[in-house]
Amino acid sequence: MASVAVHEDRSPRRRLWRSPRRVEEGELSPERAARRLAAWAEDAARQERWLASRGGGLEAPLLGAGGGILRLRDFLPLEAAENTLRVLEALPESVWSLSEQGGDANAAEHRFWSADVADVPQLAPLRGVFWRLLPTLRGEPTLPIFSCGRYGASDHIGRHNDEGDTPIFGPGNIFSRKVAAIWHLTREWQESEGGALVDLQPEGGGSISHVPIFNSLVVFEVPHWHAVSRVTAERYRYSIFGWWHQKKVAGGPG
Ligand SMILES: O=C(O)CCC(=O)C(=O)O
Ligand SMILES: [Fe+2]
Repeated sequence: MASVAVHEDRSPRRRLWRSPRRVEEGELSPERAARRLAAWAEDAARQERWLASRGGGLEAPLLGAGGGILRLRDFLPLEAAENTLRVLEALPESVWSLSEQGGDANAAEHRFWSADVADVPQLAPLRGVFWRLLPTLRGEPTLPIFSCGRYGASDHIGRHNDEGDTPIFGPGNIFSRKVAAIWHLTREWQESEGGALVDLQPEGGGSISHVPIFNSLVVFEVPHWHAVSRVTAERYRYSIFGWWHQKKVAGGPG
């Protein structure tokens, strides 16, 4: 192949030939993303190395935060975040269910789309990852239950503190939410697009808006007052969100 014409030839075909790596990334199929995510999540030794490189699990930073909201940037390996986002973007509409509530004494006003991670086989590997992040809290085992989140135009959550009990394996077996986490997964989200996570209980009072940052984890102990401001963008804001639960002791605190 003569080299002279390379700079002049702007045909798409020539550009494909010149940068195969970029083309490959642009065309990452959701199936391939899911396979890569599984390969990473199933490699326990690799995950332990990655956890150790970030100073261990979440318990120590949580206990150090004294009930405040923590934001951990570059939370999982970049590739894991990209693969998860690719899977979320490609989920069929039928997987998403609309959660909508006008607001009453029991629940904050809200509207957004969610899907249980357990119902999305491509994301099943993440369950082990979340479990490894916080297997116990204050000496008691935890049960992580996570969902996929999708907020479209005007979606939001009003003021709430995440407190909640869930019966698991029967009504006598109640688990309470103890630690909340939101893994934000939309690229280059701007303040002007709305959808901020608003901390309504920051140290020193007032409120602090956190614009979602791709591949950052927001984590805090429950209860903590917060909200999600209305999305104004015409694109979806994606996340993986949920809670580590602990078994509720009869007659004990929530
Ligand atoms: O998506 C977020 O930033 C927060 C979500 C939230 O507060 C919730 O699902 O309870
Ligand atoms: Fe919340």
